[in-house]
Amino acid sequence: MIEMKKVTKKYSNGTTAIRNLSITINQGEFVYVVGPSGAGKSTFIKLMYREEIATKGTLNVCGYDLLTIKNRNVPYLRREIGIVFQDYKLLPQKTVYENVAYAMQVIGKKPREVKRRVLEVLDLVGLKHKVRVFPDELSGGEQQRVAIARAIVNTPKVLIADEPTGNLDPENSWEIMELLERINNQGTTVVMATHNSTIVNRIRHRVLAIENGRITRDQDEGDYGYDD
Ligand SMILES: Nc1ncnc2c1ncn2[C@@H]1O[C@H](COP(=O)(O)OP(=O)(O)OP(=O)(O)O)[C@@H](O)[C@H]1O
Repeated sequence: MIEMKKVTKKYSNGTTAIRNLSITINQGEFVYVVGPSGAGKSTFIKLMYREEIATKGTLNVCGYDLLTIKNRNVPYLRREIGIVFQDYKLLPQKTVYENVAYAMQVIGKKPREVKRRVLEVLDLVGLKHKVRVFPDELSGGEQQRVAIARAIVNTPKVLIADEPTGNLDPENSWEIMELLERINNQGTTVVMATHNSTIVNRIRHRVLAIENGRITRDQDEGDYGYDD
């Protein structure tokens, strides 16, 4: 599903963010990516959806070889991957409904299918009653739930979340985690970068620790005592 072999990413300014990293993530897994600031977590995640391109090594994501993939096929790769950011990145001029619908409209889905599916995912995230509201009228937790609805509306195989609870208080963070758990239980692979050791220690999943561009720990569910 996601396979990286001996991947190195060197930025044009000379910074090597990922060093000779190899990893396999299987369909249906939930994986935390942890590590100190500047360790390479975001770069690791960006390589998966080809926001950044590896300098060396091989990457295969959802059946696409990211080294040889043609530019015209990148949108198809991205359809397999939903992405959630710390700062939500909703479109401020669009309503909740429009934010989620847009992700389907740009890939040419029929209006009737869009309406059915958008209402379905907004129901899943508990925001069906907010369809006409604009993002700045929502709390941070609600905005993140809209962002998650948008990320899953095209039923991706993988959901990537870069610090999804980074701007949220504990209560909202737990709500977001419950939602990610539910999405994972429906079969979607979840890869989540986080600094939140309380979450990592309480909701047990595989943990990849990255430091200085290398995996320093790859631990299955169990006893981590992770503390950032
Ligand atoms: N676009 C870029 N150009 C040059 N260097 C970059 C770029 N993006 C990240 N870096 C550098 O690569 C290294 C890894 O950064 P990255 O953002 O992947 O770390 P991170 O673990 O996600 O950090 P944080 O937890 O602070 O978000 C850092 O040294 C950073 O300064």
